[in-house]
Amino acid sequence: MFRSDLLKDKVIIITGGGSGLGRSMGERFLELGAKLAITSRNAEKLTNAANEMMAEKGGEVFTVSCDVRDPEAVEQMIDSVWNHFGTVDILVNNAAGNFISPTEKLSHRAVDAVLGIVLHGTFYCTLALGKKWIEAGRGGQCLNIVTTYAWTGSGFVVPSAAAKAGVLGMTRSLAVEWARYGIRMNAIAPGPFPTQGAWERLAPTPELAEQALNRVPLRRVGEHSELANLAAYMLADEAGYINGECITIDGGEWLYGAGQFSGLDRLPNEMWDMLSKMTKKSGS
Ligand SMILES: CCCCCCCCC/C=C/C(=O)SCCNC(=O)CCNC(=O)[C@H](O)C(C)(C)COP(=O)(O)OP(=O)(O)OC[C@H]1O[C@@H](n2cnc3c(N)ncnc32)[C@H](O)[C@@H]1OP(=O)(O)O
Ligand SMILES: NC(=O)C1=CN([C@@H]2O[C@H](COP(=O)(O)OP(=O)(O)OC[C@H]3O[C@@H](n4cnc5c(N)ncnc54)[C@H](OP(=O)(O)O)[C@@H]3O)[C@@H](O)[C@H]2O)C=CC1
Repeated sequence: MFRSDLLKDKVIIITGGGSGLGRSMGERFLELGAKLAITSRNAEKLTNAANEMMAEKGGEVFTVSCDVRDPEAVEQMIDSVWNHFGTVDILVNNAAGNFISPTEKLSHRAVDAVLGIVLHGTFYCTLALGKKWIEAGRGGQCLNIVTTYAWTGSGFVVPSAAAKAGVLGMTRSLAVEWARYGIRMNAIAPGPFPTQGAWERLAPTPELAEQALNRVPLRRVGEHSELANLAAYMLADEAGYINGECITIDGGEWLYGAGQFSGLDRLPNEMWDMLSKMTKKSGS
């Protein structure tokens, strides 16, 4: 789909890059010539992932364990990647925490856990690297993984909805403010892409997983490669005029929820024949 040198020698940090969508994006970036740094809390998971990724795809994957909720740890993580590679070109803010719950059952610690990872963590990583880019007099790019309820909101995942909305606001705001430094800021809003982390916490029963699928007009979940290719395109120099944008990749899911008549896609054809007789004026 792309030239094999699309991301050649770009140094890319992926938060949460040792599992799920972060790992899938990283594998694709390696195929396209990038040098990776993956970071998350679990050092052993990162090392295992990096070894497997290098064995399968070649290239270099540097690991640094870091809890993105800790601003000092984030600054150290950014410094250590910068020192290792001599620079950093791109940050993919992908780390997240989430779970379904009635909001009134949440403790303030549960709220903080999600806001801390998604909103504060994304902000800390962006700020620490942005300062270095500006000080070094060079540009850079951030790609922030949000989701469509960043603008629709959603019950039962309210800390995540609030945090993703905040990340989208930061993305659009900094796209304007930091453009003068040559820093691009964009976002991707995925719909359902099966990962262990998301499914365990958001669709822990087969019924809930089926409900998620039924909301997608294309009647399927996303393939990791589809998201990874979109991310690769957005990070490429050839996409250099895209700034402040959030691209949705959800099979039409969020618009399905927005249209009052979307549920009629379940009606069998015979029912449409009957309805058509009822709704057409006689004689027409
Ligand atoms: C459908 C298909 C998709 C369809 C797609 C739909 C779009 C979805 C978009 C977004 C998707 C994602 O983000 S998917 C990403 C999913 N991946 C992750 O979440 C990975 C990381 N998550 C985690 O590590 C944990 O889940 C998380 C709780 C967030 C953080 O862990 P910590 O160890 O820091 O925190 P803990 O000490 O365990 O918990 C902190 C507090 O939170 C409470 N807490 C923890 N889990 C809780 C729960 N389930 N319900 C209530 N409260 C909970 C605890 O009781 C604590 O409160 P006290 O008891 O009061 O102390
Ligand atoms: N899967 C889906 O259907 C959708 C996913 N998304 C978004 O995609 C992204 C990836 O999600 P997905 O791959 O599904 O889930 P995962 O659970 O696999 O990914 C979350 C990653 O974040 C890391 N992480 C969590 N907390 C922290 C922390 N405090 N500090 C640093 N790293 C942390 C985890 O690693 P560790 O535990 O080692 O810290 C993990 O690697 C998220 O932004 C999510 O909101 C959006 C829409 C739909």
